[in-house]
Amino acid sequence: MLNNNAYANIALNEKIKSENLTELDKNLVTTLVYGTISKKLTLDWYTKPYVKKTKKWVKNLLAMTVYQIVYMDRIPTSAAVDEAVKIAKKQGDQRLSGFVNGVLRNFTRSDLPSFDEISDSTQKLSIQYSMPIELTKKFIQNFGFDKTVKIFKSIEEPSKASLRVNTSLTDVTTEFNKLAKEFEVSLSEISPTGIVAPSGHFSDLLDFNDGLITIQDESSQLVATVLDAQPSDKILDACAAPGGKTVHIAEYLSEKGHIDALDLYDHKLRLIQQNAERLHQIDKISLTKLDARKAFETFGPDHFDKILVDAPCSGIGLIRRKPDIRYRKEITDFDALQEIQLEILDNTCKTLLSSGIMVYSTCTIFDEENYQVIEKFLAKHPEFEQIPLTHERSDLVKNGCIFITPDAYQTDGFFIAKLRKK
Ligand SMILES: C[S@@+](CC[C@H](N)C(=O)[O-])C[C@H]1O[C@@H](n2cnc3c(N)ncnc32)[C@H](O)[C@@H]1O
Repeated sequence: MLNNNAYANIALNEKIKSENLTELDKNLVTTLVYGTISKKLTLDWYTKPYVKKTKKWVKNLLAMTVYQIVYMDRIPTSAAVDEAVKIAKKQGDQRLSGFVNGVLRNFTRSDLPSFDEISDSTQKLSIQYSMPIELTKKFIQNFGFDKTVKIFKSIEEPSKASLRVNTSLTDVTTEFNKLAKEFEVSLSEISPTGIVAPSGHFSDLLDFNDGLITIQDESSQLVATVLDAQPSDKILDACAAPGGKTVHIAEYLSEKGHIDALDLYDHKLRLIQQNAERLHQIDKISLTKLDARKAFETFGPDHFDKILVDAPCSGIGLIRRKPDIRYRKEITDFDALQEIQLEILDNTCKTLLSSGIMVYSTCTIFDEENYQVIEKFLAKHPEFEQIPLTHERSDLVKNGCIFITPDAYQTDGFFIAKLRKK
């Protein structure tokens, strides 16, 4: 991940599958990987005084070991250091294993340095919360210093497990009562279809297999509510994979309603199919491999009652669950992201019936991909107007849009805007 830009969840799952590990070891390796990744800049800062220049794998090994020493209570320091030395030896380099041993011994003999030693406040935030400096500056520019600190702190909290109930097959109370027998569950504060728990492997449950419940973040569950699908609506889900929102919307349709779900890749369309089959919604969904920017050429004018553009975005709102996102260079190319987002809206909007509804959503929290996109779209398309959104939690509504930062309800960061063709 750190060397080859691999996605943490995919690379880790593949590795875990290829090894014969006990459940305990699977959990340990997952904690080590996610912990080290989410704290990498802090960990490198801790060892910096003892390391001038070294190979990447040595730096990563040191970071993983220091993670255990500083952040994990149940691994004795001596065990963490011994393992690191063994790993270095296994790499076949005696000199480097001595170096690893030396650095770690020096580190453990000294007091843990305080972040207050860093005089520049932006630099301090960047190191303390392991957020690349450019991204830290971006957060401060967008939210101000204090709100940035709140967001960074909340990102360090463990993610909740978040479920959505398939209300076309069961109801929230029934599922809640069943789950409460086994887990410490509570109702979502923001989504009427949501149930949350501090943790838990819900995908192993029978009700998950049977499609009565699914795993979906609470904030993302609000999209289908905002779209407000009516039973016989014809709907375009322009960027649909893996289909979390497609299946949710389908649950509100009768057999007269229909969703055209698009995505760029076959393997991603298969994920929508699997989700839709499990939740018993596949009959209402057509899957098409298509660039959403070609929707008009394919479907023509006045085709859909409703359109969802759940746009490709930087995904910064997901940082708590996907800590590796922060190091990806491509996520800070906001101009390129905004261009694609506008192109998708520009093209798909032409397929909407008059008085039709278009919902634009992202799992990011920077203005360039959210409010600016809506502003620019409306400036170019006077035939559209914004429909101001409301929510019983009024702090979720900003300038007529749903806007959730990860610190507000410990959910993913999210943005939703609703537009109508006049
Ligand atoms: C934010 S994700 C969608 C999540 C999905 N709506 C859900 O709820 O599960 C964005 C998706 O857009 C797809 N995508 C990116 N560019 C696209 C394009 N030009 N046309 C269609 N899909 C695109 C990506 O492959 C990705 O699966």
